[in-house]
Amino acid sequence: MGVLDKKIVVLPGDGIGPEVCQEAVKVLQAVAEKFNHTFTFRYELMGACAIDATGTPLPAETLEACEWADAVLLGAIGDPKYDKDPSAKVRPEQGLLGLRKALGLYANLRPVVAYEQLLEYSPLKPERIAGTDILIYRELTGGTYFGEKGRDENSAYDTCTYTREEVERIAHQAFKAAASRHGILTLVDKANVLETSRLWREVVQEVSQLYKDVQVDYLFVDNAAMQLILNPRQFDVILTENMFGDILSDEASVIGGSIGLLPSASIGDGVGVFEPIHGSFPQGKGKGIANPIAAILSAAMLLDYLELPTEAACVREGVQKAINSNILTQELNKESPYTTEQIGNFIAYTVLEGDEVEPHKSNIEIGLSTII
Ligand SMILES: NC(=O)c1ccc[n+]([C@@H]2O[C@H](COP(=O)([O-])OP(=O)(O)OC[C@H]3O[C@@H](n4cnc5c(N)ncnc54)[C@H](O)[C@@H]3O)[C@@H](O)[C@H]2O)c1
Ligand SMILES: CC(C)[C@H](C(=O)O)[C@@H](O)C(=O)O
Ligand SMILES: [Mg+2]
Repeated sequence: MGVLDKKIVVLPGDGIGPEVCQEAVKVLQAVAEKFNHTFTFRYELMGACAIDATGTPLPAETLEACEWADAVLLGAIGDPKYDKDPSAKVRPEQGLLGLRKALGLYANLRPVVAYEQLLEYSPLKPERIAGTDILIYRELTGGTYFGEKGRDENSAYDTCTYTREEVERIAHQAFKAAASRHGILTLVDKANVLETSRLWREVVQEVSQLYKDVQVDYLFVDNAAMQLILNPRQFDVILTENMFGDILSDEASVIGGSIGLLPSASIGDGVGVFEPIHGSFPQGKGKGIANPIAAILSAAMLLDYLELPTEAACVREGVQKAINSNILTQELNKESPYTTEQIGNFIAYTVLEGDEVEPHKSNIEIGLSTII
């Protein structure tokens, strides 16, 4: 164990992206120190900050750096300036979509869990959500996001296209994940209406023949949106296309109490990208209220990807300890005095010191001086 040299590109992005990324990097630095690894961090621009600096949301240098890296950590992109202007031709989101496409990141894994200690903070009834443990496999480089699109003065269109191969490759990954978990895979689609969904169903039925131990359920997306809230425990692995996965994962974040808890891993042909599922939360920028846990858990997924499972588990223990100790941001606990930075410090310090840490404010301050 120990003494690994890894190159990590950090794309902090916009809004709260830099704030949550800073805490995730701090935790990775604590991991490097504890386990004697060398992590080299290289920062690059993507999103609105990249448009401001270079005129393009995904500069060539950023993409080159990602291709050079062993893994990429991403904050979030997006700015109200563009959200408010539907006629903008250059947009921050093009950077993110361009990166996913260029690196061939076709599978986006979004785990959703209900932490026992946080049940009271979800708007849903604790008895409905307790024990929820879902892994969403969202297809990430196809569908409406990347289909032909266009408009004239009075009409517009976005087309949804999928090939058999695009469905097959993510289906295999999702079946393997289900086989290693609770053995249930739910395909979410709209096969009663959409031709692409019927292709998804056909291919998933074929692929399922190779995974006889996995039970396959089929659910229309409208019903799935309801079932997620009514009875989330029925789900193990959810497999779905790009846009349905985007929408359902934000919905599912309500189960855990906050979107600020949900990490993701984007995996495919090129280097893996690890990012929270939330956006740049512009209203939260600079206030110290952004929950850094989604970014820190994304860093844990990054460590798993680098085949460092002990290190990843150590980060998850740090997060669990913060949760157990009620060291939370205010979107969960309104009374909480803790800032984004203090939570990052506490988790980083816990990674370094293990069970020695007592959850008092003094420790959070000690964490600050030890790590920075
Ligand atoms: N992957 C990404 O980079 C990504 C993802 C989603 C949205 N976006 C972009 O982000 C911008 C804002 O979009 P939006 O407002 O629809 O979504 P958002 O996820 O940024 O915020 C929605 C709400 O979720 C909560 N929230 C989000 N992150 C949080 C955190 N870390 N801690 C606490 N609360 C948090 C806030 O209440 C916020 O109002 C847009 O420009 C959008 O395009 C980017
Ligand atoms: C910002 C946007 C392009 C992105 C998506 O829709 O994929 C985001 O919502 C996400 O979930 O990562
Ligand atoms: Mg989204």
